[in-house]
Amino acid sequence: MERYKIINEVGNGTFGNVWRALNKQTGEVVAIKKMKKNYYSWEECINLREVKSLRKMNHPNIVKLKEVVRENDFLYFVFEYMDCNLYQLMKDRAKLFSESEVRNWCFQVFQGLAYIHRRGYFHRDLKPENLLVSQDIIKIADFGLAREINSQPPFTEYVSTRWYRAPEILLQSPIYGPAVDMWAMGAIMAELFSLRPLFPGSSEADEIYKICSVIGTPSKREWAQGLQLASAINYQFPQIAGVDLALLIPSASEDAISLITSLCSWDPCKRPTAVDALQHPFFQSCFYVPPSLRTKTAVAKTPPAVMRGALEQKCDKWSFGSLPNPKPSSNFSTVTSKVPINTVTRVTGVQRRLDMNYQEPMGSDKSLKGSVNQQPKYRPPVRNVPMVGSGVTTRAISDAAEKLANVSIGSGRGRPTKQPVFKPMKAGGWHGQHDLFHGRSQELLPGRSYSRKVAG
Ligand SMILES: Nc1ncnc2c1ncn2[C@@H]1O[C@H](COP(=O)(O)OP(=O)(O)OP(=O)(O)O)[C@@H](O)[C@H]1O
Repeated sequence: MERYKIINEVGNGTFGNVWRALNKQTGEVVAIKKMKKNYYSWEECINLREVKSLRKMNHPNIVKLKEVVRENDFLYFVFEYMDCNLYQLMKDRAKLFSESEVRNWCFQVFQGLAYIHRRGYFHRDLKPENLLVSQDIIKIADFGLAREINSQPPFTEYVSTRWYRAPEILLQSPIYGPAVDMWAMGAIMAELFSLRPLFPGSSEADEIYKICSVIGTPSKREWAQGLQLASAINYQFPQIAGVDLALLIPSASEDAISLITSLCSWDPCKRPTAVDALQHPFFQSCFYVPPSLRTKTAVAKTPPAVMRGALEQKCDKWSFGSLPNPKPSSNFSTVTSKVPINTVTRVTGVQRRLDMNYQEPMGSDKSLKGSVNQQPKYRPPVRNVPMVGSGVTTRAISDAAEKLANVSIGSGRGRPTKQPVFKPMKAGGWHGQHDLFHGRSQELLPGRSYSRKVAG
């Protein structure tokens, strides 16, 4: 790591501290994330979700992981540097963002998500802190919780940050998928318009309460499976009518409200995919969705047998398995070029480094050593807004059912007395694997009635 000169700290997440640094050889400014946990073997490092998923991603709206270095039992990720995160942009703002600013950011994030989902991953911890911005460009960061779509459920070892956590996760569904990212995007989009979180729950039970207060209690017709999930954990939804989103977010246009409403559908099957979202009228003025992405919307794969059964979701538009071949189809109208893959590992004394300049093709779980291959390179659509593109948190949800079951919330009962403040708050995340959890304390932001550290 002596090749880098540290400039200043830019972030302190649950898993690592992030610094702005200068590559002394190239003059390039980078972001270095030093993981808080020690890593005693290289194998441990390359098996990390953040490494396994990010090394397969090459998209303008996903933060680029440049290299991974293990030195003196510490693990460092070197990323391209981004100016700030979306939460930082929102927190001190008095003036609302314009609709076109929100549209341009969301369009880029959906492009990144369409790419991630199509490559067989979902992020699982989208929140404003994990969306990094440099000028007009926004990129998805922090793939610590990213999950392969075709990995075997049940997914119990972690969940996303509470305020952006999808109801199926809150209700302990052992099966969930990319639709959780779409829920999070609905909440983030609403927050971008109003500069306040849409569902700022102070506990898991309060989170569901907050959701019901906004979108109304789900009926059997709306989300039969959700009612089953709730009854499986002895949870009773509070009976609330919900509110008119247009009144709650008066600065958003009808199209924006329509998109937020469909993203924040109780039933994951009713949420649009990222590709669907890109084609929503809200993005009418955004020019281009690659045809290959558009056609993939209709692709339905049979979920693995383990995903069927009691909790079967007839959710054809969501592909539960990774697509066998990520190669863009020939009707991909932007030019695709091939880049050589040359993932390199090397040992230099105490240092072992994984260079990320080249990536291995999706779906390959080959050893990192000396793999040489070719991969179609993603080219962004031609549009007048530059596009670019990463984060994740975890928590064991072992006691959540108990918590929810014990907190029966009827209207007016159990509701926190504090009202949400009309200011953005910093969301924290749960990192339930205790060996990874470093006990960041609750941070109470001055003058705000809620902590944005929303563990639990
Ligand atoms: N590439 C980058 N460029 C600039 N800042 C970054 C970059 N990556 C991360 N940061 C900053 O550091 C913060 C923490 O990074 P990150 O989310 O990766 O860490 P973490 O430990 O996984 O956090 P979390 O608690 O959200 O899980 C981000 O919110 C962001 O402000």
